[in-house]
Amino acid sequence: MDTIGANFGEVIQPEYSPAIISLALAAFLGIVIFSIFSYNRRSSVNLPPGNLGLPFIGETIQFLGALQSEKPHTFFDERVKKFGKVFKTSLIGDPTVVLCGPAGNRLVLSNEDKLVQSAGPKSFLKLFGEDSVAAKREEGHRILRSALGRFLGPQALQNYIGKMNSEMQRHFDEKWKGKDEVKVLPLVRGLIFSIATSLFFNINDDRQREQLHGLLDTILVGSMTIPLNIPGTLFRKAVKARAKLDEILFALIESRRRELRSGLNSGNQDLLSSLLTFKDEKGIPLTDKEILDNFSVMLHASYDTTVSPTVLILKLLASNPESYEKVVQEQLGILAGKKEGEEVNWKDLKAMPYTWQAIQETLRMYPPAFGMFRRAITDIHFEGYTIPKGWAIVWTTYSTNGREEYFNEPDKFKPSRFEEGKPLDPYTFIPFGAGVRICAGWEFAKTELLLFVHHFVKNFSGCIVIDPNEKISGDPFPPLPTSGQRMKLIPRS
Ligand code: HEM
Repeated sequence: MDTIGANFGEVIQPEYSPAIISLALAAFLGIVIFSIFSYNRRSSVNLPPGNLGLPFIGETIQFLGALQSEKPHTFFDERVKKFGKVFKTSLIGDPTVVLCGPAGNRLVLSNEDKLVQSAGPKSFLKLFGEDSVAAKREEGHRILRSALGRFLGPQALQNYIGKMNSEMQRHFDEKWKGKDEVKVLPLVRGLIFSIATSLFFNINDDRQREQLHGLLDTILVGSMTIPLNIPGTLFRKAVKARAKLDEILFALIESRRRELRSGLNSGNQDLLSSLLTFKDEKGIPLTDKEILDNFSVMLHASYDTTVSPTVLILKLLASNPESYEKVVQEQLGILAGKKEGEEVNWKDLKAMPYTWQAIQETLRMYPPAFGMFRRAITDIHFEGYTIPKGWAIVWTTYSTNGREEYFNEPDKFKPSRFEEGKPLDPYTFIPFGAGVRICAGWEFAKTELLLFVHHFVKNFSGCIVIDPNEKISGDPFPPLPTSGQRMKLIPRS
C-alpha cells in the first residue's frame, strides 16, 4: 500500500499489514461468534447455496483481494457461475447473502427499514460516527437527509457553482497550466478535497486544508483495520485523528455560531451554516455530535468516490479519440457563447448531455462503490431461499455494470448507451445506489465532474496517457491508477 498523506500535515507510514489482513484478523478475533450460533440454529431453513469459507475469517480475504485487484468483479462472477445470483458467504465477520442482478438490487434498495437496514464494519461506525446519515435509520435518517438536502439539492447547488468554478480555475492555473506532464491522481485528490473544504466549511487557507486532508487520510486508513484502540495500531491513530478533526471542526462551529447570532452570516453560505440553522418539523436543531459526525461522513463520502471517475475519465477519453472529440465540440460550443472571463452557469451544465454520457460510461466501467452492506431485519424469502434475520446482505454494482447480459460489449467505452430515449433496464446501472439511501451527493458529484471536464477542455486541447497499460485497482476501493496516471498535456492555444 502507498504511503498515504505523505504530503500533508501528519506523515502516515503503514506500519502494519494491509487492510485485508487486519479485516481477516478482526474476523478471527470472534466478531462472528454470533453468526455461527445463528446459522447453526437455523440449519433447517433453505439458505442460498454458497461457501461460508474458513471458520471466523469466512471469505473476507477473497472478497477484499478481488476488490484490490484489476478485476474486482471476479469475486461475484465466480460465485454467480457456481451458485447462481443469490449466494451465501461470510464477510468481515458476518454470515452474508450477496444478491446479484437487478432483482436483487431492487429487493435491497427498495426495502430500507422494511426488510433491511444500513450496516457497516464496526471500525467504520466508530470513526465516522453513529449519528451520521449513513448510520442512522428510519426517522433519524429521514431528518438528516432533509438537513443535508438543503445543502446538496439542485437549488442550493446553483448558489455554489461559482465557488466550484473558481476553485477549478485556480487549480488548473496553479497546478496544470505551463506543465508538459502531470501526475493526475495526487492533483485531483487535492482539487476534490479543496472543493469540499471550501464548500463545506468555507476554509480557504491551504495550510488548514492540508491539515484536514492529512487527518482524513489517517481516518480512512484506520477505518479499514481491526478496531483495536491500543497504542501503535492504525485504528488508534485514526481515533486520535478523528478527535483532532472534531476539535478543529468544533472551533469552526463555535465561531460560525457567533457570526450567525450577530448577523454576519446568512445561514446558506456553506454546509456548516446550513446544518447549524437547520430545524426539523418540530423545531428541533441538530446536536453538535450530529453535525460533527455528518461532517466526517461527508468528507469521506465525497472524496475518493469522486476522485476515481475524475481521474479515469481523462484516461478513457484519451484512449477514445472519437468520444473525446465529441466532448470537446460540446464544451467549445458552450465556450463560444461566453464573454471573456465569463464562467459556465447552471443552465450551461444542462447543455452538456454528451459529457454526462461519457461520465456515466466511466462510472459504469469503473464503479467507485462496489455496492453496500445492509442487515436483514426480518427473515427474507427471495427466489426460493431464506435470508435469516440478522444476516448481512450485499447489493453490488459489479453484478450488472460489466456484464454482457445488461450492457452490450461491456468492455468498450460507449457513452452513447446513455443517450436520451434509450432507457436502461431498472436497477442495472446504479453507481449511486437507489431508493431512500441513494447517494446524498450525487448531484454535487455530477456538477463537480461536468465542471472538471469543462475546465480541462478549456485549458487543454488534448492529453496523452503515458502508460496506457497502468494497472487500475482499489485499495480496497474505489478503482484508481496504481502509479498515479502520468499524462502529457497539450495546451489550448
Ligand atoms: C461519483 C461520486 C460518488 C459516488 C459513485 C457515490 C456513491 C454512493 C453510494 C453507492 C452510496 C451508498 C448507497 C447505499 O447505501 O446503498 C453513497 C452514499 C452516500 N454518499 Fe455518495 N457517491 C459519490 C459522491 C458523493 C458526494 C460528492 C457526496 C457529498 C457531497 C456524497 C455523499 C454521500 C452520503 C452522505 C451518503 C450516505 C447516504 C445515506 O446513507 O442516506 N457522495 N454514495
